[in-house]
Amino acid sequence: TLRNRYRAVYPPGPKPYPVIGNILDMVTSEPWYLYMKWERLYKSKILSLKVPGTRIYILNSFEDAIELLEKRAGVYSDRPRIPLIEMCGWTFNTGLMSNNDRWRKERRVFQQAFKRESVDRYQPTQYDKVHEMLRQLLNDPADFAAHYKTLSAALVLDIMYGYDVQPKHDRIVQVVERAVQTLIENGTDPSVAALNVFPAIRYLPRWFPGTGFHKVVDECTELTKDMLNIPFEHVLKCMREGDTRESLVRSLLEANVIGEDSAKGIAGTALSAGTDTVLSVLECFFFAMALHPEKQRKAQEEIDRIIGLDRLPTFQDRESLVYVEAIYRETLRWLPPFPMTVPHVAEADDFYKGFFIPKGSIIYPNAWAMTHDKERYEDPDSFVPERFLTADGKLDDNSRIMAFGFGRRLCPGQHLASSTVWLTIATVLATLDLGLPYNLDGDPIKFQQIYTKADSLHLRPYNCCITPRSPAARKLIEGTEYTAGY
Ligand code: HEM
Repeated sequence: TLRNRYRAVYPPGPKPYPVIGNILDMVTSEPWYLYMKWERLYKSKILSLKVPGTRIYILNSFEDAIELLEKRAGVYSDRPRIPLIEMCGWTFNTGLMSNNDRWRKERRVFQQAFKRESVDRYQPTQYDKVHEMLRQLLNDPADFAAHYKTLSAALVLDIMYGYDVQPKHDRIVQVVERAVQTLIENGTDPSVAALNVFPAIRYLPRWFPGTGFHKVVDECTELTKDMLNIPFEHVLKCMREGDTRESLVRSLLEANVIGEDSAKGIAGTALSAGTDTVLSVLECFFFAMALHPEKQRKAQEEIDRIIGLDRLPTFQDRESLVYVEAIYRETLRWLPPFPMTVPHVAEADDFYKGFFIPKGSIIYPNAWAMTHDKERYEDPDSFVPERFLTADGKLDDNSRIMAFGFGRRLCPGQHLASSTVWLTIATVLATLDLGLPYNLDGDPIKFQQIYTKADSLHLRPYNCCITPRSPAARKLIEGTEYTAGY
C-alpha cells in the first residue's frame, strides 16, 4: 500500500539515539538558528526529529507551511499535549486546546470579537492607551520600556475586563507578565513538548534528581490562578456594584451562552496571547528605530508631508503612510515574537513531497527561518523597511505577516495587534526622536548583543534618549490629555 511504500521515508535530520531519539539534539536556546543550520547541513527545508512516541517536523519554508497547514488544514489543526502546560493549569488556554468542540466554540468568540470589521470598535481604547504612553514617554523618557510594556497589557485588560491599569507597577500587569514569562521560558521548548511521552515524570517525588520543574510548576500554577482570577473578579465586582463599564467578559457573561469557565478562559487566553507578543513587537520597533536614525527621519518626512505638524496620525492615515507601513511589516519580519510560532499536530497520516508524516506528528513552523530566508529577503538580518517598497515607492503585495502563524490556528488577534502596533509606530515617529541605543555602562550597542534566551523574543534592557521632535510635537502630546479616546 501507499503507506507501506512511504513508511520509512522521513525528512532528514540528525541521527537519533536509542530510546531518547533526538531529544538531546534539540536542547538549545534559540533553536530556530539550529534548524537553519540543519537545513544547510541536510539540504532540506523540511526536517524531522525522532522523539519517544512521535516525530517532530520542522518547516523552514513558507511554501511548505502554506501547503500543509493551510491547504491541508483539515489534517493539521490540532495541538500537541504538553504536560508542563497542563500541569501549570493552562488547560484554560484556547490557543493550546486540542481540535475539539470547546476550542471551536471559543475560537468563534475570538473571531467574532476581533475580526477585521469588529476591531474598529476598539479604536477609542487604542487612542486612549497609545496617547497615555506618549505622555509617559514625554514625562519620564528614561523608563521608556516600562511605558510600552504598560500599553501592551493596558489594551487587553481594558477590552477584556474594562480594567484601567496604573501607569507603572500595576499589580495585574505584574501578575500577567510573571505568569506568561514563567510558562514561556519553561514550557514552549520543543524538547519540553517531547516530555509528552513521559507523562509519568510528573509523579516522581520531589527529591528525585532532575525534577526541579516541580518548583517551576508550583510557581506557575499559583501565578496562573492569579492571572485568571484577579481581573475576572474585577468584572464581577463592577457588575455587582452597578458599574456600566463594558467589556468582553461582561458581555459574554450577560449573553450567557458560553459559560463562566469559558468566559474566564477566553479572557485569560487573550491576556497571555496578546500581551507578551505585542510587547515583544514594540520592543523590537523601539530598538530598530534607535539603531537606525536615518529610518526615523525618512518616516518623519513622510508623516510631516502627508499629515502636517498640527495633528497626530489616526487610523484613517494608515493607507497613505506607506513607509510607516513598511516599518510595521519589517519589524514583524525582522524579529517575529514567537520564532517557532506554536506547534500544530497531524490528525491523520499524510504524505508530502515523498515523505511520510504519521498521525500525531508535531509540526513546528520555523517562522524565523521563513522571515530570514535569503531567497525571499536579501540581507535578512538587517532592518530594511525599503524591501517592502516597489521601485516607484508603493507598497509591494508581500503583506502576509508570517509571525501570525497559519491555517485554522492563525492568530485571531492579528487585526487588533496590527492596529495597536501601527498606531504606536505612527504616533511615536510623529512626535519623538529616539537616540542611539547604549548599554547600562554607557557604551554603544549593536544588534547581536541584546538577545535574551527565552523562546519568546525579548530584548535585554538598554538606554536610549527619547526627546520630543519639536515644541509643537510636545504640545500635540500634551494635548492628548484632553482628547482622550476621541
Ligand atoms: C503582534 C502580536 C501577536 C503575534 C505575533 C501573535 C502570534 C500568534 C501566533 C504565531 C499564534 C499561533 C498560530 C498558529 O498556530 O499557527 C497565535 C495564536 C493565537 N493568538 Fe496571537 N499573536 C499576537 C497578538 C494576539 C492578540 C492581541 C490576541 C488577542 C486579543 C491574540 C490571540 C491569539 C489566540 C487566541 C491564539 C490561538 C489561536 C488558536 O489556537 O486557535 N494574539 N498568535
